Amino acid sequence: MKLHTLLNALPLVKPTSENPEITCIVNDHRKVEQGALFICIKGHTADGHQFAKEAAEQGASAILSEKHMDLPVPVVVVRDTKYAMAVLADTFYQHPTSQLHLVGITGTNGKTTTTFILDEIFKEAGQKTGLIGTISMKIGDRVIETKNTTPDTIVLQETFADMVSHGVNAAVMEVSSHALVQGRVNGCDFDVAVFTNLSQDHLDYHETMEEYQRAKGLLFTKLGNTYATPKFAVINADDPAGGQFIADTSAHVVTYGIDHPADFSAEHLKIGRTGTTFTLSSPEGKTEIALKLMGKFSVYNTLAAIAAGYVSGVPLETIIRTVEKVHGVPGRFESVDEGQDFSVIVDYAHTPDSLENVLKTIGEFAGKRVFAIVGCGGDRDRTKRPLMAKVACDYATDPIFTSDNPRTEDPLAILNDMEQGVKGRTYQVIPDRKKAIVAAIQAAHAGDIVLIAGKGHETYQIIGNQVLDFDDRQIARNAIKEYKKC
Ligand SMILES: CC(=O)N[C@H]1[C@@H](OP(=O)(O)OP(=O)(O)OC[C@H]2O[C@@H](n3ccc(=O)[nH]c3=O)[C@H](O)[C@@H]2O)O[C@H](CO)[C@@H](O)[C@@H]1O[C@H](C)C(=O)N[C@@H](C)C(=O)N[C@H](CCC(=O)O)C(=O)O
Ligand SMILES: Nc1ncnc2c1ncn2[C@@H]1O[C@H](COP(=O)(O)OP(=O)(O)OP(=O)(O)O)[C@@H](O)[C@H]1O
Ligand SMILES: N[C@H](CCC[C@H](N)C(=O)O)C(=O)O
Ligand SMILES: [Mg+2]
Repeated sequence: MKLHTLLNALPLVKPTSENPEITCIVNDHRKVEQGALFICIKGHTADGHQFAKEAAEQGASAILSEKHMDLPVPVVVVRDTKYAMAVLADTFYQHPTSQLHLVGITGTNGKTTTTFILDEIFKEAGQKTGLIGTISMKIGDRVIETKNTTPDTIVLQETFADMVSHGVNAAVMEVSSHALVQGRVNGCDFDVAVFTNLSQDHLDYHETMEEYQRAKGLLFTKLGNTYATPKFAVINADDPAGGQFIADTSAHVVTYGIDHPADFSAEHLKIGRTGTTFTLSSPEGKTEIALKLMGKFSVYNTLAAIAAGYVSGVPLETIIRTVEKVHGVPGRFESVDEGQDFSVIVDYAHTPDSLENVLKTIGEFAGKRVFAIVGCGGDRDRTKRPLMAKVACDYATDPIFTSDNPRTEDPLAILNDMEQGVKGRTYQVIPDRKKAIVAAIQAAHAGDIVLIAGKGHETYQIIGNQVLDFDDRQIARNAIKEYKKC
């Protein structure tokens, strides 16, 4: 595509005298190829403007910048390169999201789970699907690794274009609050936006809950509505933040809930050892549902997926058939079963609210002791640490505090932050995560439950800047075989 054709998408930008062919657009100078447009982004740790000269030397045909620079290639100056990047990526990849039915899911907990359920619903309805989120991206059956829950604008638009060229018609994605603030999803034409819930996390980044809520709300304020293509906001009626998002959107609002009246609601919940049953009330009446998923929080995720599937035009009968089949998501309430006489559950709970939900669910069927192995990530919200420790002590008989991904922080300092929330309570501290898992498995007896929280599907542990192989499920499996002779 010619540079001038691309720049037409930014009406206030002065055309350059040269008009080179642009072969790709990149914001990382290490990815520059011959003919690239290099976009300089001021980030949290680096300033892309510093790499503009190197990008030009490596073959970039043009530079998009927030300041004038004397370089041998055309330099296009704009006020906000992040904003321009979203517009240009959408243009370069020929507006892929306008050709997809796109559902964006935001909220503190439940995004990955809800995207998985909805993806299954679309597949059951005969659609070819795309999925973008924490675990990976998928185009049909092809799996692509990701660094972020919501990738940056260029990766996103490139992925959507890949989806379109491979015949995908329905795409579901997780939209993180970081992505919303950083404009990673500007340029995405969402048809449905879903809100799961809001509770404390990421205060290292957003600083206050008000700012965190405002960030989540951007998905709904930006959800335009036109007569020709109606947009839907699917909102959790039980979450106090839901009302604000309803007030701020111009889309059609559809609600779901358990404790408050809603368009899609659940009553008569029964939580068992192998699943959850409830009565669904929907615009089509009442239906009995039997899920293989565990707990009240799973009912919320299921209701969100049911409502989003319904407003997307999938028949309710197809939706119900799907949700009853869903087995679960990797690393979410995942059972490690080597035939031992106690339960081991690996779960991705890494916030106070998610930990409480999971431990409450376990409490519904726990027999004797509940071991909760809990740690908190380094270089992330410190204020959630004492709260998570308190939740572990409130709901588990045997809380064991350990390391999650300490990243660049001292693991003992993180544990110390956790301990501030549980003065005078009974717990163990075992900083080495493998030793903590082994200790719980050695101590567990028939009927007990061992919850290993925080890392779920992750197959690594980040200590300092090193990413080491580590999989809670594998460690647990080995420990069961070694110490319980299964
Ligand atoms: C704090 C944060 O959100 N950072 C994100 C941000 O990176 P950044 O602003 O630090 O970028 P930077 O490293 O300063 O670089 C600035 C620019 O210089 C360029 N550069 C940089 C170095 C170089 O040698 N050459 C070069 O060209 C970079 O490509 C970039 O364009 O923009 C990047 C691209 O979008 C993200 O990958 C990165 O996520 C980091 C890795 C991260 O850990 N983010 C977490 C907190 C996050 O976003 N999490 C949410 C999920 C949260 C949840 O809901 O649980 C997520 O969506 O993943
Ligand atoms: N609706 C929910 N409400 C509260 N907790 C939940 C809910 N759904 C899942 N959880 C808990 O949160 C954990 C993470 O779930 P999931 O991965 O679906 O959330 P997420 O929003 O994608 O998280 P992340 O922000 O890390 O991407 C689960 O392992 C479970 O413990
Ligand atoms: N998306 C979350 C994942 C946290 C997972 C947990 N294992 C940790 O490392 O804190 C985050 O980046 O905050
Ligand atoms: Mg997720």
